[in-house]
Amino acid sequence: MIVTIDGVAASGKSSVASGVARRLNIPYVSSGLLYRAATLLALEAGTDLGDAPALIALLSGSPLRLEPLPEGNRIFLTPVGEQETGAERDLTADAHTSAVDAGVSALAQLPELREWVNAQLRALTPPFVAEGRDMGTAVFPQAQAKFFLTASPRVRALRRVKERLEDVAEVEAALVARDAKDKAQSAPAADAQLIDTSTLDLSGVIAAVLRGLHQPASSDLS
Ligand SMILES: Nc1ncnc2c1ncn2[C@@H]1O[C@H](COP(=O)(O)OP(=O)(O)O)[C@@H](O)[C@H]1O
Ligand SMILES: Nc1ccn([C@@H]2O[C@H](COP(=O)(O)OP(=O)(O)O)[C@@H](O)[C@H]2O)c(=O)n1
Repeated sequence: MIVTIDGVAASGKSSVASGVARRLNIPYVSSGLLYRAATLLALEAGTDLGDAPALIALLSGSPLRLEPLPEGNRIFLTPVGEQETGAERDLTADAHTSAVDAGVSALAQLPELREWVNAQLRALTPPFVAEGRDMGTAVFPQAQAKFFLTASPRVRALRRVKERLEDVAEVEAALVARDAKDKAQSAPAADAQLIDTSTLDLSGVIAAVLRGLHQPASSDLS
């Protein structure tokens, strides 16, 4: 079984995917973490975020390993020269900075980079919950159940500043700007169930998704 949870930035995708995955006792997969890790490596290497051949060359020499645990995804890099020792660097925290937020959409609009991410996702063995922007459309159109989460920009910004001590108005503006840059890959699947999470708490959204696993597609669960 594949369940997809797509949605706008900070709408609750990873928290909801984790909660649903734990209830179903299956892993969840954060596609955004692959885009984020690629962006982090490019920023650290000084590689242009619009230069697809240079980015693919960088990533080919930087083996990444996504750990899709139900309680939270982590991503690891085997640094150059450490292939023998197996020593890995955990990139997860560094992949969630404002610098990565600001750069990731440029890299994510490159078809070559989307194919690099999608090939890794399609190689995973079901069952799992996959979350991102285009899980129910481009990557897993065959998924058994699809959800699309939204929430107002202010609600999303207020949630995010609880994780990172930043200014609410600035965070809101950055989220709206990132939604605009991600628009091309962020259309809900025609058979996705839409959930507006603005007035729901996390357990309410998870319950709505679990109910929706048994609903016909395209119903509004909010
Ligand atoms: N329905 C909700 N009510 C309150 N807080 C939520 C809700 N959904 C998510 N959150 C919180 O909002 C923040 C962003 O959620 P996250 O799952 O990281 O979103 P996304 O993966 O879409 O970026 C997290 O701190 C999370 O705990
Ligand atoms: N399936 C996906 C997932 C992420 N992304 C890109 O990766 C970025 C980070 O995704 P994310 O899901 O970690 O971001 P948040 O919504 O958690 O802030 C997005 O802003 C998109 O640019 C994408 O293009 N397609």
